[in-house]
Amino acid sequence: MSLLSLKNMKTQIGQYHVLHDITFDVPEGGVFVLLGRNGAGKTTTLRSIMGLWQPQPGSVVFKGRDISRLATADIARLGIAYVPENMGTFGGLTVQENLVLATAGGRFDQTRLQRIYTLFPALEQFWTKQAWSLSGGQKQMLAVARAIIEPRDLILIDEPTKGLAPAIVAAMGEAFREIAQDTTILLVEQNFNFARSLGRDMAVIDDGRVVHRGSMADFAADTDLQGQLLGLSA
Ligand SMILES: Nc1ncnc2c1ncn2[C@@H]1O[C@H](COP(=O)(O)OP(=O)(O)OP(=O)(O)O)[C@@H](O)[C@H]1O
Repeated sequence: MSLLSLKNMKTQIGQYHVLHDITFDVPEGGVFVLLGRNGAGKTTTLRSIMGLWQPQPGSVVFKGRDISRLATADIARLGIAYVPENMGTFGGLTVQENLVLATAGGRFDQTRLQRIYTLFPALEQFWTKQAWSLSGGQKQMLAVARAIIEPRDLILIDEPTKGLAPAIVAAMGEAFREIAQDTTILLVEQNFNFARSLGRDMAVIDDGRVVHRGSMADFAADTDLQGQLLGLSA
């Protein structure tokens, strides 16, 4: 059974039909990558899974249960975290306060906290600094840390490498590889090299529809298909 299964998901925002037919399965474990050109509908797909847009009709099945009519807080409680493109951190709060707010009961599980320090040493170093004063990469690390401060089965991450320097992107990749050992990641990414280095399975969205699904290894080997679906040149 897949961890997450989207079937014929359609989402309308106001008068706009943004998603027309989103159908794909995310298996448990590893990194699943969602690719597509700008405006294809990737962010809307993540927001629809999270209940921030209500998809209708179609189904969103998570661990065997249809979550497409649940409120966002209930979806989060079932074990899905969302790291939006704008990261969703609180600039006026410290690193510590940002993380406390992301815990379920206001207390840290020390084992999880240690893991976060190991993954992202900068967060321990800047523990008492306000989030606005962090670099772009450190803010992204804080956003991901908020998502894993409680046990999760699935994390939705939207374009985490946007605007980051290559060394930070590499560190982020290492962290994701480690996180994906016990948490499935659904990653939206424009940086194809980053996506290719992490992804096991993938799908491409175009104009609100899934136009390709398969293994990342096969897609990475097919430069014609990449050109056709993403406009990438060999
Ligand atoms: N709140 C909104 N109101 C109206 N249209 C929207 C809204 N949010 C997104 N859209 C439209 O839906 C389409 C898909 O947007 P979405 O952000 O999901 O694409 P994306 O694939 O994530 O693109 P990008 O890579 O540029 O972030 C776009 O045409 C966008 O203009």
